[in-house]
Amino acid sequence: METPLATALQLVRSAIGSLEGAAGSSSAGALQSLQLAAALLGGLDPYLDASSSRGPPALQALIDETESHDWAGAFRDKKVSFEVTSGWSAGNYEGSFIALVARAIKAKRVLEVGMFTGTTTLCIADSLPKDGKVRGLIALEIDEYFKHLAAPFFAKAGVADIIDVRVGPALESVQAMAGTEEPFDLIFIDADKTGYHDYYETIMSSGLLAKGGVLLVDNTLYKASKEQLGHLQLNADYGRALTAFNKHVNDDARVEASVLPIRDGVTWIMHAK
Ligand SMILES: C[S@@+](CC[C@H](N)C(=O)[O-])C[C@H]1O[C@@H](n2cnc3c(N)ncnc32)[C@H](O)[C@@H]1O
Repeated sequence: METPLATALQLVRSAIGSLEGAAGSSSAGALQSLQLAAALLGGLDPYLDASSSRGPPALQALIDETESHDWAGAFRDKKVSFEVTSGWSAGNYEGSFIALVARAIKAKRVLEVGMFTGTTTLCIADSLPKDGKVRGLIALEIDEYFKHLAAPFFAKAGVADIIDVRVGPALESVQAMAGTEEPFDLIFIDADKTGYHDYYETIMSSGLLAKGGVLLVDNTLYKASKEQLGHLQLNADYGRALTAFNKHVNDDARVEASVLPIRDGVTWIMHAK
């Protein structure tokens, strides 16, 4: 998992490694403090995950498949466009949070930008009302491979009929929706980070986010690294894009927003009152 906590844990473990090699009683106290900090940092995400609702059984099967899949082989065989890791999945904790948001606002129409293996897609779809009224989730994804991988798990969870996976560059799909699709109650942006600005602007300027709707944006802490900590970021372009994106949203009088420290950061955005 690549989160601010994981990055801090890596730093603390590295300091522990240095101190373990050093002799002397003054380093013993520092070492013990760092070991406690490492236990705290290392235990938090698994605890949050274990303490949050688990979703339908098919979700755990999909999470297991995501974790054990041969991603290196899929990339080598050119089945996926990126060097994927299982950490790309928002996982159970964040997925269950987003599903609860959908339930709390009684979302009927949902858009996800960047689906990957569909763990969050499945969580949200499972939370949509089953009262026979129009409901559904459109998930945008550039790689067809993920659509095929997710399909049996969506079917097992009984939500395949309400999930519409659209394969292709997500910005083109979002632009095509502007003016043709009804507004969405919940939108989750989680695709290429350098594209966030354009996804956001297209959505906000086209009325795709319903009045009272919620726009959630993932990875907005991006390892909690400001630009000066760029060497800790896996992708400096993503770090710069997300720093600029956060400022853009914060300066935007059309919306109110709050950055939540869930995993790698989730920004909650709504139209201004
Ligand atoms: C971080 S993963 C999404 C994780 C997923 N939302 C979840 O909650 O588990 C990002 C996904 O966006 C997809 N993606 C990247 N660039 C894209 C683009 N331009 N258009 C559509 N999908 C894209 C990637 O293939 C990847 O599957």
